[in-house]
Amino acid sequence: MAAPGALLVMGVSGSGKSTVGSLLASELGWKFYDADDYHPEENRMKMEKGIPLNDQDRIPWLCNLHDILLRDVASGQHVVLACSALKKVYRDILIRGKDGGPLKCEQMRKDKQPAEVKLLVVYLSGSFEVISGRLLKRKGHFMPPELLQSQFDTLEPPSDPENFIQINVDKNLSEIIATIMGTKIT
Ligand SMILES: Nc1ncnc2c1ncn2[C@@H]1O[C@H](COP(=O)(O)OP(=O)(O)O)[C@@H](O)[C@H]1O
Ligand SMILES: O=C(O)[C@H](O)[C@@H](O)[C@H](O)[C@H](O)COP(=O)(O)O
Repeated sequence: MAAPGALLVMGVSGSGKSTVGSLLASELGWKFYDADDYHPEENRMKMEKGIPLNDQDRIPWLCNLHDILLRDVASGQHVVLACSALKKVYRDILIRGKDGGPLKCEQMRKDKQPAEVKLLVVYLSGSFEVISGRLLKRKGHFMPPELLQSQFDTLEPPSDPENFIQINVDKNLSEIIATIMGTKIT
């Protein structure tokens, strides 16, 4: 596997993206971004009210995250991003931005260089039961556990030819981090 410039830790709400992503970033000495911190206020309010986001809500948010990743990686800064990235098309936006149309990402192709981020996807998979159990115990977070079913309904797990590894969230955190660190990422 070619060394990536960025790692995406993805999965449904409560799968452990923020926890695993921040531990991994510390371990690697890479910069950490939590995509939750980049949701516009409208998106957060929608989720707080128990309404799932749709493509229109997510696409500008993902474009912004793509621009951030690309800027960092182009300057030699390696990055870990924790982001739900539930659908293949969302992961494609994180890698390539969104060409054309009104939602076009801003940064692109000043000097006609391909505006792609070399990304390794770490997919945290787990059962509804295990993950909902963790969400019900999690305190002080805006995401209501009732939205978990819609996250599973939307989820398109990564598959070939995506550059990904899959890790089951039944493992404890040290095992998860060790498994990822055992992959050729640097
Ligand atoms: N592998 C794990 N084993 C046990 N608990 C975990 C594990 N990963 C995450 N958690 C716990 O599950 C909850 C959800 O994790 P979090 O990182 O907030 O998920 P996400 O960012 O995907 O919503 C947190 O309370 C976290 O401490
Ligand atoms: O695409 C989405 O619907 C959101 O990004 C969602 O997947 C994310 O889970 C929330 O931002 C809640 O945050 P947690 O993932 O930390 O629960």
